[in-house]
Amino acid sequence: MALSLDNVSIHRFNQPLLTVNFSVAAGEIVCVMGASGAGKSTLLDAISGQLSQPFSVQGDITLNGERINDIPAHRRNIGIMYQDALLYEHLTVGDNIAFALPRSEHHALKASERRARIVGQLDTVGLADFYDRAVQTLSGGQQARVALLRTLAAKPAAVLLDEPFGKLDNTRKEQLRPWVIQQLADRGLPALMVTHDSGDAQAVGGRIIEV
Ligand SMILES: Nc1ncnc2c1ncn2[C@@H]1O[C@H](COP(=O)(O)OP(=O)(O)OP(=O)(O)O)[C@@H](O)[C@H]1O
Repeated sequence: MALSLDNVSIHRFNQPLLTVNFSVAAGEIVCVMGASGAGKSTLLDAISGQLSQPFSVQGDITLNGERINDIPAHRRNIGIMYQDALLYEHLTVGDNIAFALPRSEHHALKASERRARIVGQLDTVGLADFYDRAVQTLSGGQQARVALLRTLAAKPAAVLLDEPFGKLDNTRKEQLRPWVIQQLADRGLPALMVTHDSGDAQAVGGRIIEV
């Protein structure tokens, strides 16, 4: 599995904003760094299919050999994790994850099996007892872990992370980084991480794309 960007250029009001050329292999995490306003978040929007006026994109965005430029966002199968975890505040922790399961899996499992599977996933991040907790009662680090579990529950073909640790203090950040890196590596997914933090890039230890 791989994500490729071939001569991908993004325009804003028909003026060039950035051009990139790179691929992310299965299990690889590539960091995207650059000045504020350089277009990093816009690049992620282009990949996930959420680009809107005044932006436009040219070139080829390919996921596992398929050009996805013209595929609507909800069918691209790309997982996104933002710095604002954007969990559904009216749902419990467990229901946030259950909601993200692919439809086929959601229907194939009895409610009790679904719950057991999600509790198992929560257990891997030390949150086994949190299924029924309201998400507002979680700390920032706990919310970030739930957010990544939710992103991965959807079985994405690639993952985009936009400043995933931006809201965390240094201690939490340092606890969470290796876990996130391991989760992505374990699943063999191509991942792109936008970050301002050279500590993130160091922890990932892979290629850095400057925009
Ligand atoms: N809706 C919009 N209309 C016009 N210009 C926009 C719009 N949204 C963003 N921009 C501009 O497009 C450029 C790229 O924005 P983007 O958010 O992608 O930058 P970034 O590199 O992610 O920045 P940061 O590191 O500060 O988050 C910026 O100059 C921004 O001001």
